[in-house]
Amino acid sequence: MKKQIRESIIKTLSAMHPESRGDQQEQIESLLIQCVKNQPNWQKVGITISHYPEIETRHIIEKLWELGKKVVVPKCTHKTREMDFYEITSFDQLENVFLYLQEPNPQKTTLASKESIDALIVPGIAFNKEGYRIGFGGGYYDRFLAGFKGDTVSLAFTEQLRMDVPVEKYDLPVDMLITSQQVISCKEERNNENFL
Ligand SMILES: Nc1nc2c(c(=O)[nH]1)N(C=O)[C@@H](CNc1ccc(C(=O)N[C@@H](CCC(=O)O)C(=O)O)cc1)CN2
Ligand SMILES: Nc1ncnc2c1ncn2[C@@H]1O[C@H](COP(=O)(O)OP(=O)(O)OP(=O)(O)O)[C@@H](O)[C@H]1O
Repeated sequence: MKKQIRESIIKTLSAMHPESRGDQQEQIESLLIQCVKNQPNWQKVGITISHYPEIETRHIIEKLWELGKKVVVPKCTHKTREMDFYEITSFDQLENVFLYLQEPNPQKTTLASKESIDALIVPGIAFNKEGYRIGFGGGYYDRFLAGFKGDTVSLAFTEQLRMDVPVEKYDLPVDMLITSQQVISCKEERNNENFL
């Protein structure tokens, strides 16, 4: 089920018209930046380095730097499926690792503790309004979110919103979802409609 939704959305995202993609990207960025400006307590923000067809994050990272925010990005440990976040101040501190992933070079960056991260932008392939998500299937974020106390936000093209995201044992929802059209408070959505 998750695998099928994953594959179908990746296909849809790859087939998006560049213009619609560009428009949505711009709207999502501007809603996110507005949010960041309204959250002075978000001093340290965790975010991934995107890979097409994900929402582009490099421009977002530059804007975060401009706003004086600290930007931390994850490095994965394949064996334990855990992530550590390192602060980057330049894209030169990244290195290519396996698959498509760009990760911080630990020799050029500083480790940030989980407790020090104020907000996390959580990647994903499909989301529902309640904030439940399907990721790439590594379980990295589900593991990291267990015990994470900061705020969580996901960014989604409208093509990534689905009613039928299955919720499994370890799945943890995000607090907020930003699409090209709106900022959704997932917490409120979960309280509404007798969502269990
Ligand atoms: N841009 C970006 N970076 C990200 C994520 C993301 O979704 N997007 N992640 C979000 O979590 C983490 C990495 N997620 C990963 C998920 C799976 C595998 C992986 O190794 N998967 C399979 C091989 C691929 C396959 O199944 O076809 C494997 O386990 O061998 C690696 C990293 C951290 N960085
Ligand atoms: N907190 C956890 N502890 C142990 N196993 C976990 C935990 N979270 C997820 N898993 C396991 O990891 C695997 C992948 O999980 P899942 O399919 O939910 O990943 P995903 O949400 O698509 O990916 P990601 O979280 O990396 O974005 C599953 O087998 C799941 O049971």
